[in-house]
Amino acid sequence: MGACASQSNRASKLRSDEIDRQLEEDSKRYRKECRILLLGSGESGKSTIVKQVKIIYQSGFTKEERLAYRKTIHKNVLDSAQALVEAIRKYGIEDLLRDKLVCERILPAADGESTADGESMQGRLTPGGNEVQAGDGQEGLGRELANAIEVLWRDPVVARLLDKHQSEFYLMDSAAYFLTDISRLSHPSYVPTEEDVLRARAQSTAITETRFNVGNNLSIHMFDVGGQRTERRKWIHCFERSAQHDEPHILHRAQRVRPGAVGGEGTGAFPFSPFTFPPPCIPLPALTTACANPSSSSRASSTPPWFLRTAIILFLNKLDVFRVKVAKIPLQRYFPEYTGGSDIREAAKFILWRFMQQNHARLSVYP
Ligand SMILES: Nc1nc2c(ncn2[C@@H]2O[C@H](COP(=O)(O)OP(=O)(O)OP(=O)(O)O)[C@@H](O)[C@H]2O)c(=O)[nH]1
Ligand SMILES: [Mg+2]
Repeated sequence: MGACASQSNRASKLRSDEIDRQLEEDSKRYRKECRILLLGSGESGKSTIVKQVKIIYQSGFTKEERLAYRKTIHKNVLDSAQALVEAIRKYGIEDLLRDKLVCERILPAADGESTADGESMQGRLTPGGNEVQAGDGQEGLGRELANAIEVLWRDPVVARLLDKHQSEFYLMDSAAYFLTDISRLSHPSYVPTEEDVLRARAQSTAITETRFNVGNNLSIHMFDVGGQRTERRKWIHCFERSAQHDEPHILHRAQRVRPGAVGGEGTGAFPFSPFTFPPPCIPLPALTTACANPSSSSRASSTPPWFLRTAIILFLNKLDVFRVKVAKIPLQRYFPEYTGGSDIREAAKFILWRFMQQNHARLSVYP
């Protein structure tokens, strides 16, 4: 009798487990996959979003993965220092430098001319950011080059240059972060931190796909693409299929305007701080910076038929950069109709309004 009961219990347990397994499989099968295309111009922060996803929803960066960013970071440092030297020369303030030879030690030696380390600067760090052995036996920037960059960065002429002319020449957003920390970054045993990785800048030239889950029921398939115009033909086909099959997906967009372009360099953001992601009030990362130049990518990418069924999550990122710029350069200079002064919330609201004006297809926009 007892044996009979325990046999029937075992059978019920097996049936119950089988039902659970079936339910789990069904739920997996029917779980909605949300496709997100990160859109925006070059350096608007798309790949940074993907890095943040990796930190928040995946396992972050291993030491090996962080080490792989060394080359990019060293190239960012050198590019930034060279941009400063070129600007110093352009504005004719080289004579005011404490060390007048510092510029020559930083700019790439023309035609293989030797540098202070006794080798071609170009040969040490290739344009692609690949490191080779420096003259003093260190990998990467090399001690003398790092010293020269540090001397330049600490010269008051640079502070003056940035104060007066920063909006008139291109300097990557992470320049100050890296240059301030040059001695740490140029140390032979330097291992980039997670923050260094987030600050590193390398142009995307391929489509990167990332899959992650938000909670139990939502899986996200995120596409990061190159923001340069020439990159767009590479990724648009990813979304043709979903339009034909009427799959829901979310289109993320971002845009950054270089100095000199219509609308200036403003990149907006509110109310999220730059590296807290996703914002606490919404479960999904949202993306985009300002749309100061509606005639370019914002318009071009909202009209194609593939996106007519998409929703847009507008992420006004780079709040910190925007705040500094709006305080220094009146937004009104680029948008005469703007009347909000240097109030960052007003400025961001205005940028959002401009964006909505370009939403000719009346897509759902979630700022
Ligand atoms: N200060 C600041 N910098 C940011 C923020 N978001 C991104 N950045 C920096 O801006 C740069 C953005 O670069 P990416 O993320 O590579 O830009 P992208 O949009 O992928 O550019 P492409 O691949 O060329 O299309 C990086 O140096 C980031 O560290 C932010 O909120 N604040
Ligand atoms: Mg990118």
